[in-house]
Amino acid sequence: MASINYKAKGVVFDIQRFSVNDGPGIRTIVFLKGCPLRCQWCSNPESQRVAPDVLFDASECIRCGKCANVCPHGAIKPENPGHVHRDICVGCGECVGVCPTGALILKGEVSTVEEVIRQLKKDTVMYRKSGGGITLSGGEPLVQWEFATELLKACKAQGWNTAIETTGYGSSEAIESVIPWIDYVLLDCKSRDTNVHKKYVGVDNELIGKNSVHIAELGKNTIIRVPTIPGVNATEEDFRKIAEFAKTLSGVDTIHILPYHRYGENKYKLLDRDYPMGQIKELHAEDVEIFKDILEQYGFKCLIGG
Ligand SMILES: C[S@@+](CC[C@H](N)C(=O)[O-])C[C@H]1O[C@@H](n2cnc3c(N)ncnc32)[C@H](O)[C@@H]1O
Ligand code: SF4
Ligand code: SF4
Ligand code: SF4
Repeated sequence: MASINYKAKGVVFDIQRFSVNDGPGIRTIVFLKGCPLRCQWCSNPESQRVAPDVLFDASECIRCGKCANVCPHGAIKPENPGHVHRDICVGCGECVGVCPTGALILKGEVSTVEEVIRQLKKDTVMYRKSGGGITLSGGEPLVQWEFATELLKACKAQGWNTAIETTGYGSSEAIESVIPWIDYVLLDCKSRDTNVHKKYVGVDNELIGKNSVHIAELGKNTIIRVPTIPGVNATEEDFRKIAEFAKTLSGVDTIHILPYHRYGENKYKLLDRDYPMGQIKELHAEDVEIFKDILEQYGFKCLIGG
């Protein structure tokens, strides 16, 4: 049995129970902070920074000024209570602790492997009965790869099934440390056009392409997921290119289409950011079916959602 560092610490921003979309069976999702990518459609903008983030809901604020008084870093000014200067804020959470109305919410907490495992144990019976387990998500779980590795080893010691949602953007050291502890890899493929990738995701797709090959070789079950975004990759040509790429990945026989949704929109407001996607509308179901047909023509099993 591998040695496990139960005291290893990571920044976790959510633990979501009873998920049915992120791997087989009923699962608990552990969301890790930090992502080097900046997908314009990202539904978890609060995940992107590694440090904890404070969400501010102005509609709940009574302008009592307690947050500004307590902030040890001057990140909230008395004349503008509740509004966080994000480049100064270190995510210590002092302001959240004194806010009387819940207008400030802390996203991200330093936790040990031991503490996370304690939470996950609540659903052990359900993992077994449903064929589920735990899924690491984020953010990009390869950012905090040392913590992720210890957490996964601890999950395996419990006999749980493990999955990861990843972009594949990370060092080989991170990939080789994390992937061997994973049963299901849900690997995103956002665009095969490197210029489009750079424009809408913030980095080109060269490293991701190389790492995807590596991950598929190491992974036991790798499923490709395509967030399908109007104006970015929602064309038949894009889907053919994605299918051709997926054909080169060892053992991949399934692709999930994730149609664009706007669930994250309000969180941008709470982070004082503009929603990067503007008014772009969700896809028509018929268009999504066309993309599914294309993937099936290439011989892939295809699921919408997932
Ligand atoms: C929040 S991400 C976390 C994992 C990792 N950061 C990634 O992007 O693969 C989980 C999944 O949600 C997808 N996703 C994020 N925002 C989306 C949106 N607005 N519409 C559809 N899928 C989205 C991602 O592409 C990814 O497959
Ligand atoms: S989290 Fe800490 S640093 Fe950030 S605004 Fe609140 S008190 Fe200030
Ligand atoms: S402590 Fe809460 S209610 Fe008071 S000013 Fe700050 S955000 Fe508003
Ligand atoms: S890679 Fe995932 S977490 Fe990172 S910005 Fe894109 S959707 Fe968000």
